[in-house]
This record gives sequence, structure tokens and C-alpha cells, in this order.
Amino acid sequence: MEYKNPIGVNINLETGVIPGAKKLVRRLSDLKGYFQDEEAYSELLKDDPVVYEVYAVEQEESEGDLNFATTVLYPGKVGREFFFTKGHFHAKPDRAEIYYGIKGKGGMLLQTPEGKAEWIEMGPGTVVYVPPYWAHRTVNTGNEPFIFLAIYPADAGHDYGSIKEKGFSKLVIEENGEAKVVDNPRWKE
Ligand SMILES: O=P(O)(O)OC[C@H]1O[C@](O)(CO)[C@@H](O)[C@@H]1O
Ligand SMILES: [Fe+2]
Repeated sequence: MEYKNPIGVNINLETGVIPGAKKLVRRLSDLKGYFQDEEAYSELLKDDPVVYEVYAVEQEESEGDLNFATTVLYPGKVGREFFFTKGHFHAKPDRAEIYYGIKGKGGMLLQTPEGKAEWIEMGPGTVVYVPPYWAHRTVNTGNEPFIFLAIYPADAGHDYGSIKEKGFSKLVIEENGEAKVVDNPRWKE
């Protein structure tokens, strides 16, 4: 039997960087069609800001193994909608996931395949359990980077399709300086 080597790394709790991890950058242009306000999107696209960065330590796809990744989700808005991650179901939809809040302020939108949504506020120290079958998207509702760790099965995979097409049934917007979760007017089951 060949055994894999254990890994121990220190996450930089200020920057979210995991030394030696694979870095992925998602700019606003990677999120075309995701935000409601298309005019505000086009305007902001001139600068094409980085919306989030992921530092991932991933294994080859195999049952029983685990991946982990930090995400640095920058503060910002497109119109009234706060910056968010794309959001996804798992390609193996019954795979669960754990998130842990490190820095900043935000939350997670979760949604069943039928469109039932839940919002969970997150800050440093918050643990979120994402049950099997729930899509998940994180949102930065603060003024500084929102940094968190995700731990997920190595064979979970990402299914971006239906979220990209239909979005979530709820939106997280700013209203009078506060984050508010409202119905998505464009949502259709
Ligand atoms: O994959 P998305 O929806 O862009 O969100 C990024 C974050 O979610 C994960 O895919 C884990 O669910 C990580 O790679 C990363 O932490
Ligand atoms: Fe996930």
C-alpha cells in the first residue's frame, strides 16, 4: 500500500494565503451574466476588478479524500448587489462541505434544487455546514476582504450550470447601509 504524505500548512490569517497552494483569480469579467444590474456591470467592467481569489490544496478526485481552500472575497457592489462567488452545486450532488470564517464580514446563500434558499451570516469563527444537495454562494457584505476556509470532498466537483443560468432565488443587496436578503425578481423555477 502506498500512503500519501500528511500536510501541515499555516494559513495567513490576515491575507488568506495558503503557502504552496494553487491560486485562482476570478475577475468581474468571469462573472458575466451573474449580476442583476447589467448597466452597473458594464460600467464596472472597464476596471475589471478582481472579485475573489482562491488558494486551493486539492487531491486527485477520489472517494474519501478531502480538499481545502481559502477564498479572499473582495468588498464591492454591482449596483446594489454585493460581490459574491459564482456559487455551485457539487457535481456529485450528495457531497457536503464545511466553511470556516477567518476575517471580514459576509454570509452564505444556500439553495436546494427546488429553489428553497437560506442565508447564514458569517464572520471570524463561524462554521457553516453545507448539507448534501445544497448549492452555496458566499457574499461579502462588509468593507474589507471577507476571508474563509472551505473543506470539501475531493470527488465533490463543481456544477456551475443551473446557478449560472438561473441564479439564486434570493439576492443580497445594500439598503440604507445594511445588507438585506430579498427575493430575486428574475427567479423562475
Ligand atoms: O467555486 P466558486 O463557486 O467560484 O466558489 C469558490 C469557493 O468554493 C469552492 O469551490 C468550494 O466550495 C472553493 O474552491 C472556493 O472556496
Ligand atoms: Fe462547494
